[in-house]
Amino acid sequence: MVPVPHIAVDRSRSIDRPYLEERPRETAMKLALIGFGQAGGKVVDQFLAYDDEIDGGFVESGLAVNTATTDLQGLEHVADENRVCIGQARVNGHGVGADNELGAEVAEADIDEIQHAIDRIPTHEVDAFLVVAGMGGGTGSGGAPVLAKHLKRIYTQPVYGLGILPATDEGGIYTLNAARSFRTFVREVDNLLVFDNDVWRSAGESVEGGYDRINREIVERFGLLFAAGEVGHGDHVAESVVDSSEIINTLSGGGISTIGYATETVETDDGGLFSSFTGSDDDFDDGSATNRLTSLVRKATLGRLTLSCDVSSADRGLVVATGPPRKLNRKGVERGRQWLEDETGSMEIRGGDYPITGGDEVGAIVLLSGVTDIPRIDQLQQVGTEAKETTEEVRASAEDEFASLVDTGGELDALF
Ligand SMILES: Nc1nc2c(ncn2[C@@H]2O[C@H](COP(=O)(O)OP(=O)(O)OP(=O)(O)O)[C@@H](O)[C@H]2O)c(=O)[nH]1
Repeated sequence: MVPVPHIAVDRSRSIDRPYLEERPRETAMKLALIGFGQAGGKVVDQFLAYDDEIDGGFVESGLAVNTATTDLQGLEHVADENRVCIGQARVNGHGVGADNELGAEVAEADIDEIQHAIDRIPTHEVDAFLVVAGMGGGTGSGGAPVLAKHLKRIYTQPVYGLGILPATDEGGIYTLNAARSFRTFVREVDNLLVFDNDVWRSAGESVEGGYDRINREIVERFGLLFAAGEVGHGDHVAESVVDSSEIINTLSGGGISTIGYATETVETDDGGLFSSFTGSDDDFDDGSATNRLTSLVRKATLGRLTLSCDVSSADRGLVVATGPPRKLNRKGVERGRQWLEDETGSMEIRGGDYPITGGDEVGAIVLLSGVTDIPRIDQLQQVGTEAKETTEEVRASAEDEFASLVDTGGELDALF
């Protein structure tokens, strides 16, 4: 693989100086988010709230598609006109009851209704589509791959998926649904970003309370990543800031992606009038900033990923340092990037930063793409296959038992 340039070197500044630039919010990469099914809708709802909260500007539009009207009514941030109820003729607004074949059929039948809603958003302003769904149910599990296929046919922008895997104790049908949907979804999108509910559950939490917390983890990780992607305007000074094309290139090539994230609270002196006017970095401890970033990159990579995998199987990667501009330095990002290169053996590791003023946390986001050694997916497929066989056996024996139940040995005739 040809090595890809990562951080453009800005010769006008010393490599050891912190970055002082701020960037206007309208430069972020713009996504059209489409949540399919209940989990998909709720996560998109949270993305919208998070985008507002961090002033990220990465959401161009957020849509929710579902077969259940109550799920759509429960959303808070998705605009009413962006809530699309499909399958009315088949399921009359009641959901598809974890039948993902029906979910796929209904999505295909009503794809025009979804397209009408998409027609109302300014798709020419969109850098990519992100289709979000829980893989274990029926509506999102079946519908998301159908929508991804449709979008890829119509638009030139990349179509990404964000697939949420069910927890292992949800049962056979959810696992089987997820295994089948996963296979299909990964084939239809330009890249499948994965979040595994199983790894993120906490004991003793209610399901709903648990999802609220988990959804927050999801939007923080994926939201920060997309918010970091600045759309280059040529003359922009902050060359060290992650460019949206770096995210797109890391994701392009397809396959499966996972994200790691680690943060550390720092003491900030940002906003000090003197230092911001003079650009003085007297108080900036370059060595400790470098060490902090390098260790955060390690923690993010070796800690809890959205989908556990063998890191060395990653084909491409991206390191993004986030936090107060004065706490970020290029050397730290570069060291972290080099460490990830060694860890993955990949020559295609990009890096950059996402300065966020006002906060007191420095963080590292690590995107690993094209990962192939994922024991969880092997397990999902194996359990899914077993569940399919068991379901077929149970169905066959239930049919036999029912036949013998109503069989009276010719003594009684049916009425007609
Ligand atoms: N992270 C997260 N996962 C969820 C949430 N709600 C449901 N899930 C997961 O998503 C899977 C699918 O559930 P839903 O999204 O409710 O299903 P659906 O797509 O609406 O399909 P039907 O209800 O069968 O019509 C579940 O098995 C859970 O693993 C949520 O709020 N957050």
